[in-house]
Amino acid sequence: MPELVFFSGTMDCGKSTLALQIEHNRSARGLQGMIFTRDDRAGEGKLSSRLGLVTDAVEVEDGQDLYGYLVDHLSQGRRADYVIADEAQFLAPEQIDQLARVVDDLGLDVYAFGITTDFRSKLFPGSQRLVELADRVEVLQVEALCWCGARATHNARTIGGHMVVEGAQVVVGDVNQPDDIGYEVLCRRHHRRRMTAATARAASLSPDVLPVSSA
Ligand SMILES: Nc1ncnc2c1ncn2[C@@H]1O[C@H](COP(=O)(O)OP(=O)(O)O)[C@@H](O)[C@H]1O
Ligand SMILES: Cc1cn([C@H]2C[C@H](O)[C@@H](COP(=O)(O)O)O2)c(=O)[nH]c1=O
Repeated sequence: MPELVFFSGTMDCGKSTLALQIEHNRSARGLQGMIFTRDDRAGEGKLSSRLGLVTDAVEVEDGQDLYGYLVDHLSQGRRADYVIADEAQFLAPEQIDQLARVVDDLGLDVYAFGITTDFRSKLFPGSQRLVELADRVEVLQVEALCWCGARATHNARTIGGHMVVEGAQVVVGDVNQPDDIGYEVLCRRHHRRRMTAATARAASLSPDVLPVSSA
């Protein structure tokens, strides 16, 4: 039975790497994938992983009908044996419904990859729809870690290393951007306390928390 699978995890846990591996394994057996993405850091029409691999993809536009796109593609006599959708959190809920229809009416497997929640730990609308519709939600096995060593479950947006909670839901960016706007993955405890690696380091150096000298 074809399936809609949502591979989910924090930023930097290997989602795009897995998408590229699925693509590689299937294309090595002569299958042809339709790869969708939106707002990848590597630029328009790219699906990229931090491990350095990159492949071409169809850049999804606002309002684009993904089911219609595949029907047109197939009716031109072109092939698509399965579908990959990376950065799926950026897709509109209607586009997720269209991907579900691709599974049900065209009989293709659809593998969607994305983060579930934003920097305020609120669901992205596209991810919410994926959780609602997917046959399976798979949490990636490679754990991204919080600075404290616990499993990272939340995405923080940072400016100069400090966690912010105001701003637009979508700001394309990367982890390890200490001087700029960036992201850091945290455990829930430290996300709630807005404690990033930089804030924790500063706190541990603060005279307030240094042991009181007996001299
Ligand atoms: N220099 C490196 N050496 C080994 N693994 C790395 C390196 N840089 C990144 N990675 C791995 O790549 C993962 C990020 O992969 P990526 O597919 O870009 O993540 P995602 O799509 O989930 O944001 C990291 O979790 C880490 O395991
Ligand atoms: C938390 C959060 C993330 N984003 C952006 C930042 C990146 O461009 C992508 C996630 O990509 P990754 O391959 O999973 O690292 O999402 C955002 O726009 N808003 C957010 O709140």
